[in-house]
Amino acid sequence: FVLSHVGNNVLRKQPRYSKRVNRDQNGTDYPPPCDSDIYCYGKLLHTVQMAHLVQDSKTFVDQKMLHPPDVVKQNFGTFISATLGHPTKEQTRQFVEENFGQSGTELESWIPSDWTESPRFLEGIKDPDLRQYGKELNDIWKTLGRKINPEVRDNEDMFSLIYVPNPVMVPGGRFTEFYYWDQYWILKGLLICEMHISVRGMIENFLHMISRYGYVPNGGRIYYSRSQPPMLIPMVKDYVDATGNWTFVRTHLDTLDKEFRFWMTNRTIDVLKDGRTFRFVRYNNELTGPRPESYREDFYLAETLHTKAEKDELFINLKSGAESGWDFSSRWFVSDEAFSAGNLKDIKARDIIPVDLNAFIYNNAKVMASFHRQFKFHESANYYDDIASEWLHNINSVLWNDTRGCWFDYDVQKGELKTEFYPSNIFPLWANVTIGNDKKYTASRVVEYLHSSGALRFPGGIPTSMEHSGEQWDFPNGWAPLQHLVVDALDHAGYLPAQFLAVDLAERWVRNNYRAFRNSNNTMFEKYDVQSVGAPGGGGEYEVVVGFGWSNGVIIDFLSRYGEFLTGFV
Ligand SMILES: OC[C@H]1O[C@H](O[C@H]2O[C@H](CO)[C@@H](O)[C@H](O)[C@H]2O)[C@H](O)[C@@H](O)[C@@H]1O
Repeated sequence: FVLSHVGNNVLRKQPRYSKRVNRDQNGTDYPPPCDSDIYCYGKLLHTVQMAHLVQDSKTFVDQKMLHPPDVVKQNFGTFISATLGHPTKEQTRQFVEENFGQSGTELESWIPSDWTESPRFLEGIKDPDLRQYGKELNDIWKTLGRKINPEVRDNEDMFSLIYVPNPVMVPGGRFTEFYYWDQYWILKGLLICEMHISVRGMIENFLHMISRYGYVPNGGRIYYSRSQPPMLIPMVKDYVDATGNWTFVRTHLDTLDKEFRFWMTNRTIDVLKDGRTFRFVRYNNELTGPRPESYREDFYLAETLHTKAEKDELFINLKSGAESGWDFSSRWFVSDEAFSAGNLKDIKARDIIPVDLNAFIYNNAKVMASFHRQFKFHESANYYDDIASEWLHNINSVLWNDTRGCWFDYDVQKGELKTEFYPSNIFPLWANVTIGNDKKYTASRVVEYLHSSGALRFPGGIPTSMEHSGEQWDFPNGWAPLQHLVVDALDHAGYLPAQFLAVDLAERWVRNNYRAFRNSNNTMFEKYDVQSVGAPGGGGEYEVVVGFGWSNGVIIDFLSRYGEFLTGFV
């Protein structure tokens, strides 16, 4: 097996990105987000998106074509000539209506065959109102399941939707397709609700994506040609922990190697500090043009810049920010004024070494080592262990600040840490990164840091940052995946004050979600306001979305973990 394609030598020979690559001031020609000159770039896309027919730019790029692409392009040519290159809004609307159908018809509702009415975790919830809440969350899975219509498989070029063989769980609302990192928390919820067959199918979809594209895309549309936080390997770990199905792991080990290799090949960067070189991963999507699903927003932002090189750099950074899953956040802003001050036009996502992504890679290397060792592939297991050791060393050498007692993102251009609060600062603890090989000591420093950061002051959970930027991944929003990784990190830290804090934070989050649910005719939101208890979050480039996959998964996990302690929820 293995060393033929994941061995040290092969991987180490892969090209590494340097911060100087493709920074040609005259403007390098970067490719567009995908090959489709209807959905990803070109005059048709520009004309329709800039006509502002609907509020949400994602609506158009999700619509299927009513005719084959060549016919649609021919019709567009005729339409542009007939309108002398300046169609009115109503003419453009008519062109769209004649050539594109409503979005959503390519997906059918799907009720998982392994869905059950009363999964066992409900029995462990003491509070009757919370138990009822858990039951209603389990019901919501039936509304988020989708099966892709075979017409997508048979006529792929007429859709932006990517065909996958097994049904999916969507986040909800405008997000009618699968999303990469969302699925980690969705699968946690499904496993607790005992839907093992469905989970296996959804993991297989992602493996299928890797075989086809070499990576798991941000979401299930052709315009999402970037990845998202690499959580597939932890998904497989959760699945095998729940089912003991090692045959599945053995069958797909090569594909998981490939997923790991994608990040090592395409997303690494060397950082020079005190005369030494440290290897890290970063988010970096070197494709130009506006994001098709937010075309108008990106286009207007770029209009404030002058040169092609500046615009390319902005477009790349916007897509790199989207790849982080934190789209968008002051976390990625770098301006000359002060740390994180500025706005979206100051986005420099690919110049930041993200502490969370590097913690995920460390964790993935450890999990991959354990998978390989399970099958006695000792050489390849050692290879992954070597990567894990390298990442442990680099994370602690460059990202740890001993005075503050935590890890931080690193700004490559300024050569310094970004010391603002973000929950992601503590994710190395989640990945079992320790300082001085002492887990308890590490946890105690992180707990002190959380207290001193001011992030524990809020009744509704941990804020995404302390910055009121108006972006959705900032104050006062709290997001389910961040609450979960913080709670999980503290819970398994082997240090009692951390475990108490974990229960406290989980309770705040459950209370916030529960109250909002009852206040809103039983709705789960994609994000919440942590300043109060019972209100959804806001900000960013689209209206708050309901559904909602990862919010459900995280509450189910917290109810299953702490259901015997949580009371007083009437
Ligand atoms: O359309 C704008 C952006 O929407 C997505 O991002 C947000 O929703 C995702 C699904 O819940 C979530 O994974 C992401 O963290 C959110 O910021 C999409 O992922 C972006 O790529 C897209 O530009």
